[in-house]
This record gives sequence, C-alpha cells and structure tokens, in this order.
Amino acid sequence: MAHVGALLLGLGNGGVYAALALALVLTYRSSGVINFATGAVALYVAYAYAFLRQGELLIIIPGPPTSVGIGGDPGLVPAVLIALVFGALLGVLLYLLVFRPLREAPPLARAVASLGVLVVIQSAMAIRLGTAPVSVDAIFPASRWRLGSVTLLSDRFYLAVTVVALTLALTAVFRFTRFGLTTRAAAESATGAYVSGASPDRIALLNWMISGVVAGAAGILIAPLSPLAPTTYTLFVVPALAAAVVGGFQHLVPTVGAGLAIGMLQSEALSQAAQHSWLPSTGSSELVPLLVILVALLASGRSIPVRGGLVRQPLGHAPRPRSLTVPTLVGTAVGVLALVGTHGTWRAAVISTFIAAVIGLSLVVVTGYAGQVSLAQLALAGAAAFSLSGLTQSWHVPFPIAPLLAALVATVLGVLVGLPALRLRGLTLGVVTLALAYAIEALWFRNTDFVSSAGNKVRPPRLFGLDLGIGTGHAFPRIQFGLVCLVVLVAVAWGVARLRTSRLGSAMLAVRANERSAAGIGINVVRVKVVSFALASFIAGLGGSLLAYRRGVVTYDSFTAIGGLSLLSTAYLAGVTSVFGGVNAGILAGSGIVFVATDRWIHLGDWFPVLSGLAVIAVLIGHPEGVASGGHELADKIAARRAGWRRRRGLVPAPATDVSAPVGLAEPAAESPSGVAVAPPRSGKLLEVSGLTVRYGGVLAVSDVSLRVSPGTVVGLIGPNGAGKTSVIDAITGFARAAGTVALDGTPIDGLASHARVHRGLARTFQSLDLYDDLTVAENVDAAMVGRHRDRGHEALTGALGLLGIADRAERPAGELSHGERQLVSIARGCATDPAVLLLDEPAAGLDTRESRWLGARIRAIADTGVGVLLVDHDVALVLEICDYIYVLDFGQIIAAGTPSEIRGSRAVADAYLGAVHAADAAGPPATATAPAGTGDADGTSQLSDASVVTS
Ligand SMILES: Nc1ncnc2c1ncn2[C@@H]1O[C@H](COP(=O)(O)OP(=O)(O)OP(=O)(O)O)[C@@H](O)[C@H]1O
Repeated sequence: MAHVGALLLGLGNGGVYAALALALVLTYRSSGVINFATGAVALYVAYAYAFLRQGELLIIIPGPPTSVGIGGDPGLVPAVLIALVFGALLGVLLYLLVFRPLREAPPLARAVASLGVLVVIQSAMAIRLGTAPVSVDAIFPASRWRLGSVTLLSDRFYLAVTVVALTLALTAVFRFTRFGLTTRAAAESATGAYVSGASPDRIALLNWMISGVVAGAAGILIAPLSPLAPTTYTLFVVPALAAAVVGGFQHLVPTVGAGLAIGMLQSEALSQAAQHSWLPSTGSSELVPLLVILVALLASGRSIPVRGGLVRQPLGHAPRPRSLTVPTLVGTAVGVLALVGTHGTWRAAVISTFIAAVIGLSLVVVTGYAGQVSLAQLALAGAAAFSLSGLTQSWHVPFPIAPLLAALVATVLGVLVGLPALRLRGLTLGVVTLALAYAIEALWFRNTDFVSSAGNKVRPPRLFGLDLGIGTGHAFPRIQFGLVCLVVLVAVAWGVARLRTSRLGSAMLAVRANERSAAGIGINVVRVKVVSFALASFIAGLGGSLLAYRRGVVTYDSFTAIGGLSLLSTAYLAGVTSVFGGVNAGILAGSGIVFVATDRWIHLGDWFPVLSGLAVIAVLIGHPEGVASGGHELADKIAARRAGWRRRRGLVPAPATDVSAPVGLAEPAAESPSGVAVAPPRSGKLLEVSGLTVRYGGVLAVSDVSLRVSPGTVVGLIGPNGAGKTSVIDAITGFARAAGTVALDGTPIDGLASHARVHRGLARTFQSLDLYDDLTVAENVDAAMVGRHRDRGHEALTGALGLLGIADRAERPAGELSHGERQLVSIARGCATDPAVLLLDEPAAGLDTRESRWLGARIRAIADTGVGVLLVDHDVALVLEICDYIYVLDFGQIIAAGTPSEIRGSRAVADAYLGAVHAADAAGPPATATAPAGTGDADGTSQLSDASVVTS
C-alpha cells in the first residue's frame, strides 16, 4: 500500500511531463522539430502567470523594467487565459521566426535551433528574474484524501485529471476535425497534405500555437507544486522527451500515459531511496526517464534499418584534409603565440579555448564522422574529471598516467552510453544520450555520497619534477599548463584529421550515410559505432581531465546535461564535421576567447549566453550546416581552381566527360577502358540456396526458392514487379529474416550477420544504390575494404575502378555523378569487397539501351575473373544476352529456370511474365513497333526488350 501512496504522489509531476510531452509531439508531428525548448516555453508562461497574479505584466527583453503594474490581480481564470495567450504567441513566434525558415534544414539543425531557443529563454529569464525560486498560490484545493491506508493529495489528482482531459480533448480534435485529419496527413507526407488542399505551413503554425498553449498549461499547473526556477523547469523536458519517445512522437494517449507513469515511478524511486541506504541518495528518480526510454526503444528498435525504414541524417560535408603537416605546424605556432602573447584573463581564455576544442573534437568523431548524435560528451568529460580527482587525491597516480586512466574511465562509460546506438539512430539516440547525461549528473556529479559540497580537488600535474599546473595568485595562468593543453589539442586534432583519411574514417562516414549499404559492403556497423563512441569518449575524457586541472576543484556545474546541450549546439554551429569546426567550437565556447572578447569590448556580461543563443539561430537560418560549411566550400573551390590550373599546364590529365558512354563492347576482360589492369581472377565459390522463404508480417514475399550460382557464371533472376526478387537478394545477404539455407561452397552462411557474409565472399548492390554522397568515388570504394592490408587494398581499389571504367572519376564526390556513373560506383564498391559471388539488384535501372549493353559487357568481365554473378534486372534483353542461366520468379515462387533460349521459348514464362506482350501481339500491332531504339537484333531480342518496357 505504501507503494501505491508513493506512486499516486507522483501524479503531479507525471501530469506535467505528460503535458510537455504532448507539446513535444504536436511540434514534431507538424514540423519534424524535436523542440528541446518546450520546458523553457512552460517556464516563460509560468512566470508570466505568477507575475499576473501579483498584478504585474512580465517583460523579459532587456531595457524596460522587468514588469509593469496592471492594477492588481486579475483573478485565476483571466490570469491563466492571458498567460496561455502568451504561450500561444510564443509558439507562433518560434515557428515563424525560427522553425519555418529552417523547414528544409537537416533535422539536427532544427534540433540545434531549439537548443538555441532554450538557451535564449532560460538565460534571459535568469538574468531578468534571478535564480531565486518564486512561489505561486495553489490553483487546486490541497487536501488529503484517505482511501484505506493510502493517502492521495487532491491537487495532484486534479492536475492529472486536467491533463488527461486535455489529452482527450486534443485526441478528439485530431480524430474528428478536418484540421486534425490534415495534421495527420501532413505528418505522413507534406506532399499528401498539399494534394488534399491543405497548407502544411498553416497546419504547422496552428500546431505550434497549440503546443505553446499546452506547454504553458503544464508550466502554470506545476508552478504551485514546484517552486519556479529557470533550470528546473527547463529540465522537465528530459522526462517529457522520454514520454514522447514511448508514444513514438506520434500518438497522444501512449505519450500521456508514459508521462504520468514516469512521474509516478520517480516518486516511488524517491521513496525507495529514502528507505534503503544501499540505494544512491540522489539520482534514482533521474534514472527513471532513461530506463523508460531504453525499455521502450529496445523493445521496438532494429539493429539495421529495414528497407524503406532508413533515418537519413544529412550532416553536411565532412571534407578530407588535404594536408596534415602544414595545418599542424601553423596551428601549433598560432597556439604558442596566443599563449606567449597573452596573460591573465586572456591567457586563461586561450587555455579554455584549447580545452573546449578538445571536447569539441570528440563530437566531431562521434557525431560529425560517425553520425551518432551524442548529447553526453560533456558528461563523459565530467566522468574523467571526477575520476582524475580520485586518482590524484586518493591514489596519488602521477601525471600523465592519471589523466590517461581518467580518459579510459570515460571510454568505458562512453561505450556503455553508445550501446543504445546499436539499435537507435538520429535524434532518438540524441534523446537517449541526453537522458543518460541527466542521470549521470544526478547519480554521480551531484551525489553527495561521492562529491563533497565544495567539489573534489585535483592535484596539479607534475612531470620529472616540473610543475605543469595552472598555478594560483599572480602566477595564474601559467604558460606551462597552456602548453600541456596545446600539446593535447594538437595531438587530438592531428589524430582526428588522420582518422578522416583512414579506412576506419571512411567506414564511419559510410555508417553515417547509410547503415544498410555499409553492412552491404562488409562494414561491421556495430563495431564502427562502438569504436567511434570509444574514441570520442577517450578524447572527451582527455578534455575533461584538462578542465579538472584548469579548475583545481571539480564540481558538477561544469558538466551538466544542459551544458551538454550547449556543447552540441556550439559544435554544430562551429562545424561538427571537420577538425576546423572542432577547433572553432573551442573558440566559440562559453569561456573561450570570443566570450572574453565580447565581454571586454562590448561589455555583454550576463547577456553573452542570450546573444550566443540568438547567434546560433541566426547562423543556422543562413547556414543550416554550420559556419564551417562556408570554409569547406571555400577550400573546395580553391582546390578545384588549383586542379584546373594544374590541368591547364598539362600536369595532370583531364577527366573524361562521358564515362557511361559505351567504350567498346568487345574489350578484353582483363583490361579496363583506361588501360588499368583489373583484379586477377579469383577462385569463385558456388552459391547454393534452398527452401528460401521470406515473410513480411502476413505477406509471403518469397516461397521455397532454390537456386545455384556457379563460379564464373552470370545467373539471371527475373520476374514482374513485386515478384520477390529484391527479397531473395535481401534474404541471401542477411538483410531480411528468412527460412531456408544459404551455402557458399557447401558451407552454410545463413546464421551470419550481413557484414560477416560479405567477408565470406558474398557482395551485393542495392536497387537504391545507397552510395555515400559525401565521399569521393575512391572513398566509397575504399570503405568496402576495411580491415584489408593497404597495399592489397590499393590494388583492389584501382582494379575495381578500372574494371568499371571510372578510374578518372576517383576524386569526384559520388553525389555529383550522373545516375549511370553512380550505378558503376555501386558495382565497383561491391567488387572491391573481393567477392566470390556478386548479387546485383537492378544495375541497369535508369540506363539507356546503349549504356545497358556496355554495362552488360562489364558484368561479363566481372564473371570472367571467376566471380559468380546473380543479376536481377527488368531489362530482359540484357539478362537474355549476358546470362548463362536464368530463373523466373512470380509471386515469390520459381516458375521456370533454364538457359536463355529455353526461357525465351517457355510458355509458362510467356504467360506469367510476358503475357502483356503476347496479348499485344495477338491483338495485332507488331511488338517491335514500340521497342527502344537500338535493341532490334536479328536474334529476336527486340520482342523481349519490348517486354522489359511493359513490365518495368
Ligand atoms: N519491408 C516490407 N514489408 C512488407 N512487405 C514488403 C516489404 N518489402 C517487400 N515487401 C513486399 O514483398 C513483395 C516482394 O517485394 P520485392 O521488393 O522483393 O519484389 P521485387 O520483385 O524486387 O519488386 P521490384 O521489381 O518492384 O523491385 C511485394 O509484395 C512487396 O510489397
């Protein structure tokens, strides 16, 4: 019964989380924004309400007085209504000024903009109103109801009932009104909404308005129960995000249910912590949102996204460093000059810039390269900082072993933080890492069991008797410590730049771009994610250790969850995809040189965070990929101009302009069009598939399919749309769950993960190509050779590019190529995995007949090297021309198999697959009349290529 009482006590907070989660769902559904500022909106409306009840109108912009009198308290209902109107207006303003201009921006850019809004509102409120809590009169009668041995506080009950009533009303609006219908249609597809005559823009605006009202209502309702203070309200967004995740950011009722449950479980956790000494004295309630999110997500997530279920996270171009030596030397020289040429506050700011840049570089690795949105990097830095304190104070571990060990602690924790990334991606992962940071802060950094109220001391670094510490008094800040920070920064920056040019870096970018196709070329997506979290956490740990040495005493306030949000927004703004951007993040950070400069020269003082939040928003609207994107474009332009200059002087050959044009169909297989020798023939393997069956829920896509692909042969798999051809390839390569056996040279491989099958010799291409548009052609192909020896890798790279005739496109970004060229890159990537069997999914899609026949010759050339090829294509003329054997699939079953001439003469195939053509023949007009130009051969392929037109 005590448990029931504790649970019911949590109804109040639960109701608020539920209302905020509703507001989150509304903005996400209508405009795809995860609005981290939802708690801040609630905060603003709650303050506006509290001031109204004191007869004052709140003004948060600088200049005029904080409030003006309105002649007394207008009363409960008018005050609530006026405050809610403010909430609605704030919602409308946020949409019109911030999120509408960003509607085409990457999802992460929109989330970062909401972080900017959060910082602006929270900092402005803190400056204008102070951080002292404000108490507000009760709204609901506060009495104790006794139900047997259980006590229920009536105000909590009324609050929860109000939120549930609000949810039911909103659910009814969205279910039964035209506005609700169009909102749901727009959530599915903006085009769909346009087609049905609704303006997604107006729908989004209305939803933002309602969201402002709902968030405001949450703020007003909780104000009497929880003293009004800027930071507490802002952080209500974490449990609210957890509730929204449970509802999939779509469904209102599960969202509200989860919000209420989180509040109740938190209350129970607090009561348990008070009763049991073995439970941590603080932090158990902050752990609840994390556990709720993890249970909800792990129950529904998948490790590799299913076909069509990919979350794309465009993050901007991650440029490949052109040279490491010059920037390293110049950067080091600038750093030394900055230290030597400054003193006092300025030198302290330079040192802070170095440290923040190190932590910023950790985000470059995990988010910029590997595409994993981590909001926990600052918490990981904190973990190292607090560990360093223990290592130096209690264990007397000397420098530099202590900071390295502390960074290793952060690495272990970082790998744990990264584990959810194995199943989650995009901003959902960001939400989980935020919940983790929130829990780590409460359980460890704020926990008085581990950290004394004045903070934990750190022993200054000493090496061979030399004092490397930052010093105190007049000596502060000592140049020696600045040099230590600079050495760490240069080493980390050099390492991160090297990583970008390494094969691991290419694999990270491949995972960032497209996990499915990364797995398809043999990249172990799980390992790449874990390694990127480990590397980034180690770097964050180094930064955290430096920060601990810089401060001398470690306290929680340097490593808060909110600070982690600011870190991501600064790093994103500075350019999270390059070393240049990471260093920029240090320069722009809260205690860096820009902060000191603005403080000294423009006397911004407390308003710096507000202005930096506004700057984040303004810059994002102009450059949704961050400020460094301008620098990257400039560097690309300079490089292109230099290359043009070198070409004009005849130093390098000019690239061919029409690579996909046929370059001689009768070329020898061992020589590429550019004269590059292709990979030597390898021993292919026999692929045997039997009893393959694939089901998607109730749909039987493939039923009991058996087929063989012998080394050195091209085997076709044809069939009408939806016959199950891609599903067969997905099942053979481990991308779709299937029954049946798949064996290579008699060894079963059906139990293996997709990337492991690639290592056994099974390579594939994707119908959607799934190239890494950010990477060059060479990098796309190189990514397929992770773990291969460099020299052999180089041989395979030139071989694969040469075989497909795209060697002269090697340095072009894949995103710039024509469709035909992209098809070739996709096949080259498959070839680069050194396959024994290559499965090609519609490689001729989008090619004209000439290109298609040229491609056919390339495919034959691949088979001539000993590789077995399974070719799925709608171009029947191509399939009949180059295949040794063909299987015909219809409704998931093999209906015919044989040599091209047998297939050509098969009545069953004609009926099932070419029926339309035969029917057309019977009706009169000659089939050749509509055949594409150039396909009419003496052997009658014209009729079949006509069939390909009918079915594709
Ligand atoms: N993820 C999925 N969930 C549910 N059904 C699916 C899924 N993927 C494919 N299907 C269904 O399975 C059947 C076979 O689809 P598949 O894409 O394998 O055929 P296909 O022959 O490759 O078609 P196409 O030539 O159009 O590419 C179709 O009915 C399709 O709608």
